[in-house]
Amino acid sequence: MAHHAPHAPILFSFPNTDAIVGGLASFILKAQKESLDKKGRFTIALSGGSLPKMLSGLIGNPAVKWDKWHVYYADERVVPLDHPDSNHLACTNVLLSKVPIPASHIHTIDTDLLNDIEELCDAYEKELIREFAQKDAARFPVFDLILLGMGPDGHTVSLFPGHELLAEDDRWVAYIEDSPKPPAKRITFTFPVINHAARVAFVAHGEEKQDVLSEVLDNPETGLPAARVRPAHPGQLYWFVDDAAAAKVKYPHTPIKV
Ligand SMILES: O=C(O)[C@H](O)[C@@H](O)[C@H](O)[C@H](O)COP(=O)(O)O
Repeated sequence: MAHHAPHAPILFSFPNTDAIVGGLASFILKAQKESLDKKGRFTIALSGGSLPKMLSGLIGNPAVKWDKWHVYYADERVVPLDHPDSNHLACTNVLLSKVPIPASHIHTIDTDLLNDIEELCDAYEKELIREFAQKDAARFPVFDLILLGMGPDGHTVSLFPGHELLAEDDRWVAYIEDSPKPPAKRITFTFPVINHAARVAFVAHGEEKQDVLSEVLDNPETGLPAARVRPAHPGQLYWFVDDAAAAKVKYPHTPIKV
């Protein structure tokens, strides 16, 4: 099979977070349309941090076909779904409770398994297998869109700098019990899953991301977790950032005026 190098990341910079919200909504609508035209469903993975709030531009937009959405978590804390640390709770509060996605299409962790993280992780991996297993079962799932944030240390999902999980090349979902950032127990998509997606989009804003964003985009060879996100051909990586986060970046960007 011919080997294709990954496409270079596409960096969009916006004057402020409101502008990111608008730009991200248009981008997600386009991804949704392409996915629905091709196969009648839209598989999307969300994560935590400030990302959920950035999706508010979709609420009330009649072009969003919510009943065709299938929502997964790229990263989740091993806590009850109503716990303040839950990424599902954050997504529910700002988005999922306000839009008509069928409950059976929202794939949360199984909280009956909170006391057995290995089982909980296996069960979540099986949820993915149920969604993505096809006759010609691909080795890894192909999400239509995975949305990510990045910490000031360059971590993304629960893949932290220097952690042994960075080398995971077999599992779809992995667990971590020693997260350097609380809470300690989490499950996370692995790099092979992230890097098989059709589209991956990072959202990062604010001055506190200046140094790390420049390291990730200008010096990816230093290997920070966020720099290891490079979807395989024909997948594409996008960055949605504000001018404050992009201030030190030399990597070419497409400024978006509003
Ligand atoms: O505990 C974590 O791992 C964080 O919550 C992390 O997942 C978060 O997404 C990033 O730190 C970016 O967060 P912001 O986008 O809010 O800066």
